[in-house]
Amino acid sequence: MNFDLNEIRQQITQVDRSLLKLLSERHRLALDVARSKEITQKSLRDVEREQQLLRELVQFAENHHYQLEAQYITQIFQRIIEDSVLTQQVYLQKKLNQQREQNIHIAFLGKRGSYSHLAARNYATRYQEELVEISCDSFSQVFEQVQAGEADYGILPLENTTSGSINEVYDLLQHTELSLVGELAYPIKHCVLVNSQQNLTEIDTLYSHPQVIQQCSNFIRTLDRIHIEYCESSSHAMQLVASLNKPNIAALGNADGGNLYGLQVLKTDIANQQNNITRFIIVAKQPIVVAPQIHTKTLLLMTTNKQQVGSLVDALLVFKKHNINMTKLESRPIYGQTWDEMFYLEIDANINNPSVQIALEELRQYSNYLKILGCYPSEIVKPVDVT
Ligand SMILES: O=C(O)C(=O)C[C@]1(C(=O)O)C=C[C@@H](O)C=C1
Repeated sequence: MNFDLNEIRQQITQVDRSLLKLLSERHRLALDVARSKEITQKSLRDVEREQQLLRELVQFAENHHYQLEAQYITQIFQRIIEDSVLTQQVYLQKKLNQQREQNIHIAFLGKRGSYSHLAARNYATRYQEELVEISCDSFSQVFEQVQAGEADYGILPLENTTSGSINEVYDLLQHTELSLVGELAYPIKHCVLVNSQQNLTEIDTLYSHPQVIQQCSNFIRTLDRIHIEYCESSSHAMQLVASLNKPNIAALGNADGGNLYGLQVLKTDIANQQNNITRFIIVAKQPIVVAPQIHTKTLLLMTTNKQQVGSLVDALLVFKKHNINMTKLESRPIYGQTWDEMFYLEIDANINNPSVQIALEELRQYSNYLKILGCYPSEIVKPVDVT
């Protein structure tokens, strides 16, 4: 037995490198699968294959007395499969939409280090593009930058697992000519960020964006006599706190962003809900075509005939009749039309599918107004159930 820590660490490093090499090999095989499915048109996701694979791996580990928990094995391989599905999606989408840009200009809210900036970085990395950052002061400016052709894409938060829908973005979607071309789920991990290691009790003022304050309300309530300063974004808050450099102030933001401004983490994981995820949408001037093999979502904007009893129910029954799953229903007031409402419906459907087109035609009978805001690959890969 060898108990020399340095030597053990060297062995761990070697094992980790071997794991990386194997992961990269598997990643390459996912591309081969994508090429095969490009020809056969087979669906990217095969739930039965995934379940079989996961069960076999757990059994294999058990037979070989690897002493690894079934849940551990399942979680790791679910993450690997997620990468495989997203890799295949990117391959098919890039080919279908003939994306050739070397770099992509993405407009986002806030400065460097904002969650929107970090999500934009993720999106560019996923599509293997160089990101050119276009920082904006408001959500409407994000739309304007894309509309004006200054940015190829705009990235906007649409909903959060803790604070719900972001109404301002929904309202802006009512008036845009842009199309939704993608989505991205980004885990939000809020921290208290300060200039130097001080005590939490010394802090009397917190700077952040209203959404962040709302998402951390339980933690904030535990603080005595705290004053809140609302900022345009969490990155504005981080920059301000860094420049003011006072011991009694802190920003609520993310650790990576704080690092960019030289701030230190005083406390992590302060959000009300542990599983705090924001779903971002990506908008562009032109709609995209989504490969039929990909799990696709479509966002619709609709008003129903209020004079007709049960018109919304009738509209929704169209989806049931055509076996289309609805993933979200949101309503927002229509500006200038008291008590009238605009409905946002998100469905698991590709508008190029003829049966979906028939369903949408039928839907028109129950709506005064119907607009397709966009059809895009779902980038949220739900893990299969293996229980
Ligand atoms: O085997 C396939 O069809 C794949 O696409 C590969 C893979 C995997 O990575 O193992 C990924 C997605 C499918 O749902 C099943 C398995």
